[in-house]
This record gives sequence, structure tokens and C-alpha cells, in this order.
Amino acid sequence: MIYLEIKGIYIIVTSLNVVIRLKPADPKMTLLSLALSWFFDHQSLLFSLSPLILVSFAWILYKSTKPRNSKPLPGPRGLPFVGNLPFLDPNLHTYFADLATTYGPIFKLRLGSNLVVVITSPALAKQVLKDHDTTFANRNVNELARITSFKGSDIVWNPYGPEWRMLRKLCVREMLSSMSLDAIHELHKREVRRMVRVIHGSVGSPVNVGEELSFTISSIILSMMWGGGGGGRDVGDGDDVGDRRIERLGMECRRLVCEMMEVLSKPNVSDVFKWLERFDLQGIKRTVTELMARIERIFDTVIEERLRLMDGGGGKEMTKDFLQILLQLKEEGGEGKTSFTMNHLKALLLDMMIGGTDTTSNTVEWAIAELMNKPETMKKAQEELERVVGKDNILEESHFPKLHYLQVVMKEVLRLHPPIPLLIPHSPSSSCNIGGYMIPKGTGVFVNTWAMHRDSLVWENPLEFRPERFFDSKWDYTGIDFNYFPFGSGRRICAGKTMAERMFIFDLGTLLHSFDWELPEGSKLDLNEKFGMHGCCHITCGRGFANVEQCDVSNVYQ
Ligand code: HEM
Repeated sequence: MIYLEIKGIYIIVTSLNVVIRLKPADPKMTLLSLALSWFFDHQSLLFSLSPLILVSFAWILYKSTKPRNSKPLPGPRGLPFVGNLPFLDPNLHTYFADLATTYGPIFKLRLGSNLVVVITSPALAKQVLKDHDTTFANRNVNELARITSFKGSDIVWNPYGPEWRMLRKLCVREMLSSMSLDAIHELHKREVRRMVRVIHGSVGSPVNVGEELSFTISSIILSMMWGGGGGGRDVGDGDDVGDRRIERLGMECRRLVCEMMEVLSKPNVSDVFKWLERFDLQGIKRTVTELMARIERIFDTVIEERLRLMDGGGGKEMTKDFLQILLQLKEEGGEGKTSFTMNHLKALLLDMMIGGTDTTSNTVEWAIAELMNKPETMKKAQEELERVVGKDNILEESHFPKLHYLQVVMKEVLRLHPPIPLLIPHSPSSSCNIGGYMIPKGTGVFVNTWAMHRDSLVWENPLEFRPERFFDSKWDYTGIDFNYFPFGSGRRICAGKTMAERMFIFDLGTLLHSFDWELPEGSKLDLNEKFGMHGCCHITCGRGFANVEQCDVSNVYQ
């Protein structure tokens, strides 16, 4: 190393040919130059220690950027490697509620390589879903979620950003707004009348409520999706065979989706240990890919047939259904700079099918189960229907605003049995402080609405089914109140809230207006919740049988 002083300026020429110019000499300067000279004399030692120096530097940086007030998250101890996985109860919502009594309103679990945080208090839920809404409006998308969402082209799994905003805006404005739902009301009505006819055939004998409702609501959703072109009902164009074929394809699609959900609800080691994803040890990825290919083929057939029908112009009187709306959106090209592709179209159709069917049918099923358990409450709902609709009339949407009791029945069912009790897990896009605890980027965040809806500090006799508690209109499900939010809150609030409300009131209202429901003599309804999991988790009612009896009015629906 050469060390020079020219006109009071130190110049050091290192063995690496780096030239460093320093300011005029002073006593401090001399010290600095000595330090530099030591540095250059020990370069090789320093270079070999550089990984250690880098790690220490990163650690200091991490510590200095970490908010000083963040505490370690509480939570049960886990085992090395697998964490808390071996202790997990399949009924996650009740398991998490139990843990919250020990570890408090925010706690963590480690499931293999995943960190999970569970929130069980309105104040913390508000921080996640309102105060830090943008940060938490993301999801952890695993490989299976990508496959089932046409490469992440749907609303549920799209990260918060321009594409998600475009899909959500189009979907809510064009398909799920009150005006669009008015347009498909005829399709809904047609299916509900069909349901009444089918149930009428079982009068006097036990009906499997769950199976019947699941089938019916699937048909309603399918009809709204692509039934406007006929969907199996004669629309007077003489092409009954084609229409019935589309209906058969719809039911096959529904069957495949159910099969896929069943496969997805199995515990998957790749979910827990990301590095195992590529090996697909249980063959889940292969099965799901095959099922999705078959679902896509059905979508392609239905889309092609609709395009042919639209091109031909034909004499067909088409009711505007979701498919029609989506094809129009595709033609218009999207919104702003984000284009709307065929993958988006298919992914949205699947979102409607998955998001709309089980949630709604489970809610109606729970309602009938709870009402059969409390016949005096069922009577009140039926009396209201008779008063508002009358005996010689059928339920219409215009009656909805006057059906106050039915509305509070819906709110109470959603309080006790929110179909997605832990919401669809959110995930922060950057590390974020919640309640004084640091939640690292990428953590899976569960918000336990099920437990909050049963908090005895907020709800009087929380386990009792009592719709009257909602009469004071204090609570609604717009997501503003964090004591009661069955549809979630913030940017990711359910996109189908308006449709769910309409379907519930219309379907349950018609079923109560048409039939008397009671438990078969000596039988007890299975009110056990069954919990399923596919990224989001849902609870279903234990399948029960009910006796249905014809009401005076049921003939008017046929
Ligand atoms: C009783 C019926 C329903 C309930 C209780 C319900 C509840 C929920 C909940 C809790 C979420 C997750 C919110 C979050 O992640 O924070 C959600 C998301 C969603 N729901 Fe619903 N839902 C229902 C019916 C429907 C219907 C009928 C549709 C459409 C046909 C639908 C479409 C969606 C979509 C697309 C999302 C994803 C929203 C996003 O990630 O931006 N839901 N729903």
C-alpha cells in the first residue's frame, strides 16, 4: 500500500488499485488514516470474516427497524420441525376458540414451516381488517390455489392490486349488484318453483334437508350462471335436447367441483412443508389438476355453445345470465389498463359456483334446523309470510322489505353459524404491528368470527337461537361492527353479500310459506357442525331428516 501526502491531502493507493481521497490532515485525520491503513493491511482476514459481518449487520438492521414495543407472540409450544401440527383439532374454529381462552385474543401457532396467527377480539380484528386493511388484503396462495383459480385469475386468490380491483369491480357492479340480480330474478324464481314441486312429491315422508337444499341451491346458481340460454328448461326454441345437454353438463360440473373440494379438504403435507410441494407425495396435485381439466372442458363447451347461439342470433329469447354478462365484459376488453381474459371469465364462473353454493345452502339448512328445534319461532316467520304475502300469492322480491322477522332470522343464523367461521385467511404483504405484536410478512391470519359471535360479554345467552335480539337494528352485516361480521369486513368483504341475502330470503321464505317442517317423531336433529378446509374453511350442518307437510298455499307455487 502506498501512502502519500500532497499539498495536505492524503492519498492512499491500495493493492486493489482503489484511490481514496481524504480531507486535509488534522489530529483526527491521522487516526482515521491509521485505521484505514490497518483495514487495508488485514483485508484478507476481513474478507474471510465478511459473511459473519454481513449477518451481524443484517441482525442489527432488523433489530433497529423492528418497533421497540413489539412483544413475542404468545402461543402453545410446539415440537421441533412439525410445530403445533400434531395437536391440531380438525374443528379449527372451536379449537382456536379454546386456545384463545388460554393464550388471549391474539396467539400464534407453527404448522410445519407456516406461521399462523389467530385473532379473537373485535379490537384486534378492526386493526387487521380496517386500520391495516391494505396490508392484510392479501392471501397466501399455494400451488393448489393457483391451479383451482385458473392460475390465480379469480377474485378470491388474486393478490391485492390492479387485477383484483378490476375483477372485483366488474363482478360486484355487473353481476352481483341489485340491478343485475333483478335481471336474473326470473331464473331464480323458475328454480325455486321447481324445488317446491320436487319437495311436494315428498310430502308425508322424511326429506333429507341438507341434500335437498344443496341440490336445489346448486341448480339455482347454475341457472343464474348459464341457464339464461335455456339450461334444460324449454324456452320455446325447439332445442330442448341442447338445453338439457347444458343442464347435464352443469350438474356434472357441480359434481366435479364437489369431488375437488373433497380432495382439497384432505390434510396435505405440501401445505405444511412448502419444500415438499414439488414431490406431490399424496398425489393431491395430480388429482386436482385432472379434475380442473375436466371442469375447464365443460366450461369450454358451454362457452362455445353460447357464442354459437349469440352469433346465430336465433329466435331464442335469452335471459341475461352471468355467462352472458361475462362474455360481454370480455368483448369490451376489461377496465383501464387491465385486460379481461378468458381465464378471468372461467375463474369468475368457478368463484360464483364455489362461493355461492355451499355458503347459501348451509345457511338455509341451519335456519330450518334451528327453526325445527324452536317451533314457536318457525310459526312467527310463517305468520309473517302469510300476513305479507297472503295465501293465494307467491313470495316476490317486492315483499322482502316487509319481511322483518325473516331478516332477523337470517342475521341470527349467520351469528351462530357463520359458514366461513375463520374468514378466508388473510396474509400481510409486509410485517405489521397488531396489538403490540409483530406479525411477519406472509403469516396466515385467521379471524375467528365464530368465537366472537358467541362472546357472552357482547351477546346475552349467546348459545340461544333468538332472532329477536336483532330487532333493535343495532347490528348489521356491512362489516362496520367488529362484534358481528359474518361476511367479513374491509376490502375483502364477501363480494356476493347482496346475492346471498336475496337467495336466503327467497329460498327460506318460499320453503316456509309452502311447507310445515318438523322433526320426525322421536328423532333428534344432528346439530353437529362439520368443518371442511380448502384455504378457507366452512362449517356444515350435520345432515338431518325432516317431515314436510303441505301448507294451504303450496299449490300456488306449482
Ligand atoms: C350466506 C352466504 C355467504 C356468506 C356468509 C359469505 C361469507 C364470505 C366471507 C366470510 C368471505 C371472506 C371475507 C374475508 O376474506 O375477509 C367471503 C368471500 C367471498 N365471497 Fe362470500 N359469502 C356468502 C355468499 C356468497 C355468494 C352468494 C357469492 C357469489 C355468488 C360469494 C362470493 C364471494 C367471493 C367472490 C369472495 C372473495 C372476496 C375477495 O377475496 O375479494 N359469497 N364470503
